[in-house]
Amino acid sequence: MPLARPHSLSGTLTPFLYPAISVARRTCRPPFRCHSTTTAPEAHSPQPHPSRLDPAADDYSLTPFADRCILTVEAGGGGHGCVSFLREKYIEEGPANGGDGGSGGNVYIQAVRGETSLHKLARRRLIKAGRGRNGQGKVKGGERGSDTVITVPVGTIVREIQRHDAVALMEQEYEQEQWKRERGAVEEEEAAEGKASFRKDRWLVYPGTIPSELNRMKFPELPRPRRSHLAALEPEAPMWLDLDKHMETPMLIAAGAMGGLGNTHFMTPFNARPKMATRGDEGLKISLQLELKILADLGLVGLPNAGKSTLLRSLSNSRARIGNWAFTTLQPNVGTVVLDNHKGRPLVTSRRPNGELRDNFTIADVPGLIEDAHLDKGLGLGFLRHIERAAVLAFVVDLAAGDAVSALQLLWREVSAYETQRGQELNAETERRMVTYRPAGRSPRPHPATDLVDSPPHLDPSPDPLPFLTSTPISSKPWFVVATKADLPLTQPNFEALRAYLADVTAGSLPHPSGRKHAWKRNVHAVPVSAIQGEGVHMIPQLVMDLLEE
Ligand SMILES: Nc1nc2c(ncn2[C@@H]2O[C@H](COP(=O)(O)OP(=O)(O)OP(=O)(O)O)[C@@H](O)[C@H]2O)c(=O)[nH]1
Ligand SMILES: [Mg+2]
Repeated sequence: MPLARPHSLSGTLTPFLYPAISVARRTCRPPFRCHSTTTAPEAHSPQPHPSRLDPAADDYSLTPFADRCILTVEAGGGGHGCVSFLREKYIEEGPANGGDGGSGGNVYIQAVRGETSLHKLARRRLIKAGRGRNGQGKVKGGERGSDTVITVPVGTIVREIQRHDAVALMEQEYEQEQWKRERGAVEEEEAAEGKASFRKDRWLVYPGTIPSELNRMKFPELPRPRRSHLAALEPEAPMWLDLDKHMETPMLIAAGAMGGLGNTHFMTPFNARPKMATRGDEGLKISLQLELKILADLGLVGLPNAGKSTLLRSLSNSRARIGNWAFTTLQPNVGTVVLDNHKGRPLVTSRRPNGELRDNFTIADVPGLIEDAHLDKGLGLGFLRHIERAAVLAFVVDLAAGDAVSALQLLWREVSAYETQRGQELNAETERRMVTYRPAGRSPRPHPATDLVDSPPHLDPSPDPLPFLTSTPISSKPWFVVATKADLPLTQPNFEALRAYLADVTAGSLPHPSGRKHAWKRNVHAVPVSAIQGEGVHMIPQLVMDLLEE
């Protein structure tokens, strides 16, 4: 059932806006119950208490927040194989019975709804899964290493920076060895030396083996390096994950390494008591860059001190900090507006793109933008990426702080410059991923024969085209303007000018403030509000719902 609007939106666009606000205050009970994601719902007062909207400078709640971090994840190494022999009554020198080492633990990643920040991961830096336990006598295999799950907020982008895959290097070495062997080179070498070499990094020998004995021992050919079957489930390298949905089950990013082989594997008809076992493999190590882009439905964009945080407080139960100075807000705040009739029944039958019934929407309040924010002035650039992901944008302009139209144009200039910059970054990133990156192991390997001769490095494009990095251009998102501080005197002419400007933009007689051709300008609304008194803000939820359906 569509929501009966408390006041039609066209009502807010009449020339008598300011009287309309005070009428709304007396007669209208907004049907939206508001509560934030972090605090308990307040008593169901239709209008928030004014003191909540004009709090003391120290009346706020601040949670630790980080939206970027670099992390190294390491899958568990394998346990070593065991060198042991059967020893029983009357069997003094029994055959080999050393068990294999356990495989290492896996590293998983999971995006969950409750998380809001990456600060905990930023502090950890290195996340390791458990190492497999060593094998034991009586053919007992070692225990598996424990798995690790990294939980991140929904909206996190994971990029691979570097990877160290010891098994891939071993595979490469093994293939080269095989190739040499086929050509008889190794046999000649071995014949000359009389034995296969002992490699400390690959073999374990019976404790107490003295060096002279070690020199006499003949080591078998090194077994082919193995990978866990789970490795097939790892994402294609170089990893680039966009975790924009809540995940019910974790996703594997690094499978644990295999354990070493016990000495039973090296028994031959001529040698039932081999004195060697292999060491467990080293776990896969990947350096990742995590970046959180808040996935809010509505993003607030405004100059410092425009009243964004007050607006967020008036719409939700957020306790964002408010102060009469620039840069009060230093980190993004997210509030949730719940749309129901106080009994849990939805008043708006709006659906999310995935078909879920929408009973709330989220608002992200980010630090204010200043002129040249796209050149990293102020705090703007770091936080512009949060609004990049919002479905709808609300440009918050202060009617009491000079010409509202110029303020709006300045904001759009910054947003548009950021959009251009992002477009260039995406192109460069795509190019880099298409051509140069070839991590060891996961991409098709060159033939060992060609590797031996000095061949130029392989920079040919990878055979499977990598998915393009996409992001909806900011200028094509639906937007509207919230004109705040409408309670202050002499702000009405400023609002009239803003409304006339937006009407011209919608009609096409004036260009879109971003200067872009295909920018969204279907029906740009301007909503006058006095957030500090909670007046006029009840128009916003309905407008947002309409725009979310665009
Ligand atoms: N009169 C009046 N004052 C308001 C209104 N909205 C906000 N203010 C005041 O404007 C000042 C700035 O408000 P904030 O909500 O902190 O502004 P902001 O845009 O979040 O500022 P930054 O976080 O610094 O970017 C505060 O002193 C508020 O009390 C309003 O509707 N009317
Ligand atoms: Mg603020």
